[in-house]
Amino acid sequence: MAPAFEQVPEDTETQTETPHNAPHTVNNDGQVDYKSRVTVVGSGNWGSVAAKLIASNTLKLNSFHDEVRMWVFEETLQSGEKLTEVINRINENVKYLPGIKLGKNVIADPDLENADVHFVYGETGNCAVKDANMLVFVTPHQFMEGICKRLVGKVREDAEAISLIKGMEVKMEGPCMISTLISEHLGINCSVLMGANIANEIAVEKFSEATVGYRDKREIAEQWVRLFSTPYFLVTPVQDVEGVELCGTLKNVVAIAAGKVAVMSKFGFHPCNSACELNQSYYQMLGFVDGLDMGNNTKAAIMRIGLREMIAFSKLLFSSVRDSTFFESCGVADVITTCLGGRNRKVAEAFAKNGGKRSFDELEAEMLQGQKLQGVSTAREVYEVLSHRGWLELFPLFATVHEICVGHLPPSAIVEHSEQKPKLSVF
Ligand SMILES: NC(=O)C1=CN([C@@H]2O[C@H](COP(=O)(O)OP(=O)(O)OC[C@H]3O[C@@H](n4cnc5c(N)ncnc54)[C@H](O)[C@@H]3O)[C@@H](O)[C@H]2O)C=CC1
Ligand SMILES: O=C(CO)COP(=O)(O)O
Repeated sequence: MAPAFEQVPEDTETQTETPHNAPHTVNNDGQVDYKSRVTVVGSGNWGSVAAKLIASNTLKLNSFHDEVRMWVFEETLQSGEKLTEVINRINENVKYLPGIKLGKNVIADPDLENADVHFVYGETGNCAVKDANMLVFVTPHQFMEGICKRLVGKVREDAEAISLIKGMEVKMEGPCMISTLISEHLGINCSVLMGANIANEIAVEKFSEATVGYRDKREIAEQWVRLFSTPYFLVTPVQDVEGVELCGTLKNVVAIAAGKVAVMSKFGFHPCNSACELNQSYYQMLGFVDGLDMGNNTKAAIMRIGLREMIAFSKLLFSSVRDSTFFESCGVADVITTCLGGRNRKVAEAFAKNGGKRSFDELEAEMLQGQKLQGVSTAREVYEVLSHRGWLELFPLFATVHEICVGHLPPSAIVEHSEQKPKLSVF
């Protein structure tokens, strides 16, 4: 059973007033509760940091209950202890975010659907997913469909959700964004939060920005901004769920490409130098050889082409996607940070170093100790969409990343193939 945490005295200096239009719940006895209850579904590297950010704010802000429930996919550690027990005992996710205290008001709960009854400030109530009116989803995207199915009929009808998950599903009908998956299964509105957010940096409170994408309710977006913002985490709302979510999803494919380039340039890779009016400067950059700077130039070229494909793909899927979204933290900034410091880039580099002889699954297990890559499966999902719609030739970088990941092309193909002249007007 997940325990309740001890009450922390509220800091009245830093509290803000509950807005009149704040979401509220009505208890069984008819009492209106203007305080929102937050549950975080997921407890990996970013999930734990998100819980820490949120928990620091729920203690300060009047409009939220202090306690933050965090659903943990239970596992037994090498010590023989359960992960949830350790988190609740030492207030630290020793497996996915070691060395960082989450806040005593974060309660790890292994029970996704059925909340334990426990006590909060003298009340009796159910306080996990069941009673939460603000649900934060942050698991690797491949687990979300199963989680959504388990949660059908278990969440409040008036709950608001936000997805921090970078990825998508591909159905018979076509691509399905994770926020849509959540909305459709659970019947609730779902916003998104994406950005240049390498979790380990935010964990140690290095300044970062993020973007909240919302559909139409501005007051809900503001509530999410209040819940996440800190002096070192600056959150901006934009009314473009699809644009923000596709940025977060697609940049992981670009990061895989960047990882491969990092290795090729180290080995003095010489790309072919065929003519191309549109991309002349790109070819010139690739013509530089062997120097230390070449790696950065080549990687920058891949980032630029990747961003261009991200924009084109997003707009072909959703005409509502705004150009300006790509200049928010979720767009160009996330491409840069992930291509420089992300896990996708790091594992892709190892893949290329091994000449594609060791699989991504093997390298992921060895290098990430339980953390999950999103870029390889996203590349496959994007490829499925491209081939189904006859767009493969229009997106040479996206297509080539997948072909390399499955061993149909060598890692060096990333530059040769990505430099093909794009044929679409949306480019
Ligand atoms: N780590 C980062 O720096 C950032 C990650 N993200 C995104 O956030 C999402 C979550 O990533 P992280 O929190 O980093 O997770 P992670 O990569 O650390 O993933 C491990 C998590 O998956 C859980 N898990 C393993 N098997 C499972 C199963 N069968 N069912 C459900 N859960 C299972 C593990 O318990 C653990 O909580 C991803 O979409 C990622 O792209 C977004 C921004 C930054
Ligand atoms: O999304 C991220 C940074 O914004 C993290 O990317 P990686 O999963 O590649 O580490």
